Amino acid sequence: MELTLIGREPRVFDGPRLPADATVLAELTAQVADADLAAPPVVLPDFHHKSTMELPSSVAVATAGTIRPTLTSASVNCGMALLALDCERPGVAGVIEFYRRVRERYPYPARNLRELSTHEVRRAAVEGSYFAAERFEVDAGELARVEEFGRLDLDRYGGADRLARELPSLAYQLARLRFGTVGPSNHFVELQVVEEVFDPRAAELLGVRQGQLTLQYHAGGGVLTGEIGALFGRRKHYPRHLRMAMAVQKPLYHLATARSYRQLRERLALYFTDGCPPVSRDSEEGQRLMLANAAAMNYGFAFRTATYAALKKIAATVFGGTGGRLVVDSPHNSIYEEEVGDRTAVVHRHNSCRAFPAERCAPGTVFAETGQAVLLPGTSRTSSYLAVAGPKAEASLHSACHGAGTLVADFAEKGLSAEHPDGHETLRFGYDGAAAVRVRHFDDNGVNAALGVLVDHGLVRPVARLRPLAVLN
Ligand SMILES: Nc1nc2c(ncn2[C@@H]2O[C@H](COP(=O)(O)O)[C@@H](O)[C@H]2O)c(=O)[nH]1
Ligand SMILES: [Mn+2]
Repeated sequence: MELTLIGREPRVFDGPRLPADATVLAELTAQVADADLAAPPVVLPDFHHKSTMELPSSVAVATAGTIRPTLTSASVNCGMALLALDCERPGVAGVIEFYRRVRERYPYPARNLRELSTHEVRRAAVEGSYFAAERFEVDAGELARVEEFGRLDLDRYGGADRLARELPSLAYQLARLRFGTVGPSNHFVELQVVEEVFDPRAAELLGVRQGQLTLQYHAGGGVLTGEIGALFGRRKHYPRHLRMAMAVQKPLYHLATARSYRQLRERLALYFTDGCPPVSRDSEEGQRLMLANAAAMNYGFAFRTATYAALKKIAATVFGGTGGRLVVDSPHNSIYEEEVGDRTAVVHRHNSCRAFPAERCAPGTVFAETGQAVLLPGTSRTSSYLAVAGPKAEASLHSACHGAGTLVADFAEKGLSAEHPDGHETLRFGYDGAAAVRVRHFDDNGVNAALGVLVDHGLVRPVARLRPLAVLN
């Protein structure tokens, strides 16, 4: 048997003005010390460690034969999307009305309204975005812009019937709530204008042009993704309501369905002790975990397709036009089986998005010409970028960072960034209904530094720069 030795040292994409933090690098290295790596772990710009997460952000890790849920968020399929609008730039009154309607549709705190029936939750878990497109009237052709067309095939992992037999009905009941909700803090709904186009051909293919209005949003995968994450181990982020739900769901899911004493003991050891141990991909438990992961991913895809439908409808009503077209929707917390080198590996991305080159995208789609579209947001006070996968994306396990928020803050703190000299402003809305406030923009030094690293290494090619006009967060 040929043995390939894989380096354990992370492959770090950083730069002199944005060096990856040595302490956080040491944490990452320690965390993957015993992992069956299929390639060196990848560290991207905006590398930092959030206290509620096991793994630092802006990371991709490929393992050869195990699934390691802690190498991504406990709730998979948090993601971002970009919508290209086809209307004139609205006045302030239009913007205020737009966000009033968004808050009305998706208030925060969310209503305890059942958005879906249990049958529909099952469909979302099995059919992903295809279910949501039918239910919320989105042209199925638009799903070519959603990663994996918004649906992972459950049949590879035991099928929908197995999921229906095993997942407790309480999981479906809770997942009827809050479907499509965006919410505040790092989640946002931002109106932008395309200020600069770098790659006119890619921009045209993607449906974006100079001066155009765009809408970018960041939303989680929803209740079912959190429940499934919690079923497979104890995670750092384990709020009380989830603990209460898990007290019932975990024994039903893992123990009541066990078919032998051996299986019962194995599941007790895997899912009822501290932490969240790795699971062998080729084992019965690995198959079951991949099935649950695919269902969670599908529900998350459906969730953001529902958000897309709602935002598009509101934009059409308030601004006129059709409400626009989807440019891209991609998760930044995911577990996929992908080709790495010459074998299939389990690729875990944590707060990093996939950047597949044209040849890995589905034939006949726009991404098969441009490469997968990649979003690199700055903040609501800086530009954000639309890019596509670059010629050397393989070097980063086909991954790019999902944002540059901490870099923008670091640059401002270190005096490497200052207020924008042209006096640009964003109209910022909150969920409390208070009057919006105007906030001054920074220069783009922070987000440009992140983009520069990705571009210099050939991981992405920039397509357009987007300046925020207004945001709800
Ligand atoms: N354009 C905007 N980008 C934003 C906003 N708030 C956050 N962000 C970016 O998103 C990423 C992801 O956030 P995270 O907390 O999940 O890491 C962050 O790094 C920022 O780049 C916003 O209002 N507008
Ligand atoms: Mn996210």
